[in-house]
Amino acid sequence: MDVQKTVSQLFADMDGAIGEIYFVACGGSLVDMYVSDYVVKSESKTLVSGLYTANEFVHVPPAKLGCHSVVVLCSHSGSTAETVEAARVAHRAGARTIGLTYNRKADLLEESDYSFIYEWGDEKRVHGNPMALMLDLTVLIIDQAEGWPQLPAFRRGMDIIDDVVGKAEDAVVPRAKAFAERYRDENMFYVLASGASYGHAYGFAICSLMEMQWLDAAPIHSGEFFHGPFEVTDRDTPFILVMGLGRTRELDERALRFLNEYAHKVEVVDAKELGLDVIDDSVSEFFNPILFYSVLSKYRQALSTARNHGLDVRRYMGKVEY
Ligand SMILES: O=P(O)(O)OC[C@H]1O[C@](O)(CO)[C@@H](O)[C@@H]1O
Repeated sequence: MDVQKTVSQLFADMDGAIGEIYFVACGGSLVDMYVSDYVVKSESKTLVSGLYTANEFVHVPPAKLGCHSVVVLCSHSGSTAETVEAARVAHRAGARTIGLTYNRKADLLEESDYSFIYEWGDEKRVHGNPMALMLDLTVLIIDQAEGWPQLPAFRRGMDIIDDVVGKAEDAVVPRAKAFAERYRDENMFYVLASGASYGHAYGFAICSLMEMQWLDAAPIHSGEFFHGPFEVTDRDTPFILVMGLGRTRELDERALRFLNEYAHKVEVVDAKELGLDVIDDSVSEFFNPILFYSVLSKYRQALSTARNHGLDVRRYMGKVEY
């Protein structure tokens, strides 16, 4: 389904009265929504936004959930039970649901008023991936609700993001290999980021390192680092600092200054150095996570190869009751 057409249809169906947008999913699909929630919170003067792991939305739906709410749900498999149940909760409250999935036969589609079956697998063509689709959808909703002056710059960014990501991916392949060789025997990683990129610190920790490599990991917001977590810093503890462009870059730079002084094992993944700064400053921060997803995928692949631990190996998921 076409994003612009969906947004126009949504506004027509809701008589333009959209008050809230909720983003609801689990795991990697939730990570993909982080930037959209961030955009609504940082850009919209009229819309309220919420980001929920699906089971929490089911058990504690927002008090405002109702006929002025749009609930965006994403499930790669399309059948994660709590995400499908969250869509039912949204419907029962009178909200409109937008479902995104890779699976044409997804259960989620039955509970979606509007749906997108997205492409997957080609990390160099990020346009059609769920994160970019939801971001596009979100900025168009903001623009239609109240006007968003940065929309032309955002569109220009979307036009060149595939190229930026492709070059960045090629640039990090040797670095990712060197990282994997150096850190293959480590058991614990802290992953730092801020702003629109924080979702990928969370995602890299919980999905790439914990789920796919069975390694201990924790995400830390670069701003929060100085309010507790930095006390663990020493020369033996590995940190991955995901440095974005935009308004919160200063937070990441502060973390870098500290780590350069007191840590020894620090891997920096910097959007600026990877070429994202060709996108207009007014919108580049919203593209950080799109770049980081593809670039960090190279890191996890390299680690998987160096550790001889396949990315798809699971102990519990799909094997036991939970
Ligand atoms: O996107 P889906 O298919 O709903 O799956 C969510 C699941 O997928 C993962 O993101 C990745 O396997 C898990 O963390 C989570 O349980």
